[in-house]
Formats: sequence, C-alpha cells, structure tokens
Amino acid sequence: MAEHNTIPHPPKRLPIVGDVLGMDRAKPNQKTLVMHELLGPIYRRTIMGMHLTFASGADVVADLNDETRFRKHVGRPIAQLRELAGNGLFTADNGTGAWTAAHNVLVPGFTKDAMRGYHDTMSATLAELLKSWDQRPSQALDVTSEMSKLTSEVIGRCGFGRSFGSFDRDEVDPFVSAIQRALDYSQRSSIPLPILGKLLGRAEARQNVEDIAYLRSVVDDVIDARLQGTGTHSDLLDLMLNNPDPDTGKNLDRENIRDQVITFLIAGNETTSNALSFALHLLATHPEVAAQVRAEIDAVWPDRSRPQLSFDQVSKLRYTRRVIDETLRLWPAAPGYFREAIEDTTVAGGYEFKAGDWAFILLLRLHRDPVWGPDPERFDPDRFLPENVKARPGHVYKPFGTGIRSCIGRQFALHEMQLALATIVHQYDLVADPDYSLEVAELLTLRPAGLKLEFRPR
Ligand code: HEM
Repeated sequence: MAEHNTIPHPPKRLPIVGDVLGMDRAKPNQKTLVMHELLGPIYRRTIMGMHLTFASGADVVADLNDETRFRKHVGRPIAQLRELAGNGLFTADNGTGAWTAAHNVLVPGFTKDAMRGYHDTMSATLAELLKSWDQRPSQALDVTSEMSKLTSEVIGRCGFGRSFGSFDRDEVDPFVSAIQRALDYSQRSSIPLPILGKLLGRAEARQNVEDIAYLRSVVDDVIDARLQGTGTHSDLLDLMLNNPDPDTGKNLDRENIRDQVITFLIAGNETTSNALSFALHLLATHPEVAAQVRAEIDAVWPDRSRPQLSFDQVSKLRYTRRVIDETLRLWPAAPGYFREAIEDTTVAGGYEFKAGDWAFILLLRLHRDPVWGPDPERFDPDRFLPENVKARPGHVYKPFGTGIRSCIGRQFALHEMQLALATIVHQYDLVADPDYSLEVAELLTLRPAGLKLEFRPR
C-alpha cells in the first residue's frame, strides 16, 4: 500500500482556535508564499476545526489540476461574491444548469473571430485614454486607476454597449465605484474569523445592500433598453439575448444574463488592469526589455503617429506577448484558484484528500517553483521563448486557472493587453519614480499599490 503523509501545519498551534498565528489580513497571499518557503509544497491551517489547505509545488499541483480527480472549488471568497454576482460563470457551482447554459451560449463570444470583432472597439477606447493623457502632459499618473479606466470601458463597451464616460471626467463613474465598494466589502467579509477579519459595521452593510441594488437596477435598465431598441450589436449582451443554449434550445433567463454582465465587470476588469499595471511597472524598471518591445512595434509601425494596428498585427507582437506572460508569472493578477477532490485520492508526496477536501493553489509560489530555474524573481520574458516553454511542464504556469472552469476571457485579456502595451510603449517613454519600490496590495486580485509613472511623449 502507498505510504501516506500528514500535511504539515504552521508552528505554534493554539488550543481550540488552532493555526491562527501568523495570518496576515492585509496580504494573505504574500504571507502564504512565505509559509510555503517554510513548510514546503503543501501545508494546512486548521482553524476551529475548519481545514484551509494551500498547495504550490509543481508535483502536487499536477495532481490537483487532474480534472478526473479534482474540480473547481467554490471557495469562501468566491461564494461570498454570490451576493453580488449571483450564479454567474465565476461563482456558479460546477455543472449547474445556470453555468452550463451560460457557458454554452458565451463560448462563441470568446473565439478568435469574436476577438476580431472587439478589436476596433478596444483600439478606439485605447485612443481615448491616450488622448486624455496628452491633455495632462508632464504629470505622473496613477497607473492602476488609468488602466482600470481602460479595462472597464473596454469590457463595458464590448460586453454590453455601455460607456462609463471614464475619460471625460476626473471622478469615477458611480457604477464603477459601487462595484469596487461591493467587491471590497465581499472580500473583507470573507475572512473567516472576526478577530482576523475587519469588523464590518452596520453602515458598511447598509451601503453594500444599496450598492448591490443599484448595480442590479443599472444592469436591468441596460437589458431593457436593449430589448426595446432596434439596432443590432455585436457584443456579449446581444449574444446572450438572441442565442439559445444549443443543448436545450432555451434562451438564458433574465437573472442569468444580469449575473453574467456583473460577472464580466468583476472578472474582466480588475484582473486585466492590474496585470497591465504590473507590466508597465516592470517595463519602466527594465529599460532593456522596454527597448525590445519598442523595437518590435516600431518595425510594424515606423511612423511616429499613433499606431492603428490590425487584429492580426497585434497577435504577431510575439515579444510583447512574452512580456505579458512573464508579468503574469511573476505577479499573477489572480493569485490562485481553489480545487476540490471529487473522490478520495492521494496526491504527490503521499498526501490524502477525502472527497470534498479542497486546496488553494497559490500561483504566486507555483510560478516561482524550482522548475523555473535558480533566479525565479528575475523578470525575464525569454522564459517564454517557444523552446523554453516546450521544455517545461504545462501545469507550472496557470495564470488563467485550469480545466473547464479556467478563464473564458483569456484571449480577450491577452489581446487587450498586447494592444495597449505595444501602443503605449510606441508613443511614450515610461518614466519611473526613482523612490518607488514595488508594494503589492491584495484584494481579490494582486495590484501594485501607489504606482505612478510619467508617460512622456517620445
Ligand atoms: C489578466 C486578466 C485575467 C486573469 C489573470 C484572469 C484569471 C482567471 C482565473 C485564474 C480564473 C479561474 C478562477 C477559478 O478557477 O476559480 C478565471 C475565470 C474566469 N474569468 Fe478570468 N482572468 C482575466 C481576465 C478575464 C476577462 C477579460 C474576462 C471577461 C471578459 C474574464 C472572465 C472570467 C470568467 C467569466 C471566469 C469564470 C469561468 C468559469 O468558471 O466558467 N477574465 N479568470
């Protein structure tokens, strides 16, 4: 019989409450990274009888990603989002009718052809952002906020034909700020223990109820307006309203459509804007890499005018793509994902999982596994040269998750990021603040906190 090992736990277990020492409310993922260095590829906190298992070693993750034995686990932070996103694709349980129908209907909205259809909207939105920068010359701009304007406009326009007017005014659209507040509330209330979670007061709870009601009413209005209008749109909302699930012949119900619209705003906005922000930080601090990105885009668009790239030109910017891949390796905007055992099973190292046991795969650590070589902290896009990718097992790089529940928006995000980075580097020198050192903040996603850059026209 195979030998079984006990999953290690952090030192200093307390009576009754268990492994609460050393948790970090503000930076849980970065703390988990440190704990993995101490405890190895897998460890478990048991808090008042509840198991929280963290995994990050390449061999263990290879097993946890095996779709025949494990599946997505709707972990507490995800379940908490249901208040806001209902049973949208990201929050739905595996194999439910709502997930299957929405997945079937929406997959065609994320094919290469569909991306071709979004390209002009993405380009026009980016042009508006850069125009707004040109009206504020010589200023150091708050990078995550600027990138968030871009990504929320792009998903709003490609998703359901709504602009938030982000480039016309300084303050954030009330819809976008309500989403941000509701996300923040949801994540803070997902921390399991009151002594560790920030105590959320009644005023915040009331605000949250108001925010969710407001968000739903805006989305309902958008759907009503679309139903009453006459024009055709090639966006995700039209896809959901006009195309039945091919398996059942039934259209998505109204609530399902509303949940998906909110889901795209949650899943498609912050992840992409944070990844872009990390990439800009890394380019600003690695001028030799930025020079190669610039050489690549200059070869396609030698003129100094703003590049008007076609869809195919963007997808051929291979070095820019490697910069994005390497950015998502070092700083995966989604820091991890949950997996649960479908049946009793054992993973590499002899660790037992009973059916229903779950683990959080920390990408932050998996992407720094020894398989990446001796200096995993170094930013080196050439790790993603085709020959280097081929030499590594596929399961050690999973910034978009794994299996059937992996990210439906992957190509959308990659195209948007390639287009934005190449265009920005073509137009501007990225000037970093010499006193800034990277500080990574955590909510549902990772983001560079307090990052400012000056975008100086070339
Ligand atoms: C850099 C950008 C992005 C990153 C790093 C990212 C990452 C991820 C990850 C790791 C998952 C799996 C979550 C899990 O297993 O629980 C996921 C799922 C998902 N993502 Fe993304 N994402 C990005 C952009 C987008 C965009 C642009 C969209 C929409 C336009 C999107 C929509 C979704 C949806 C709907 C799911 C749930 C899929 C399902 O379970 O069927 N994401 N994403």
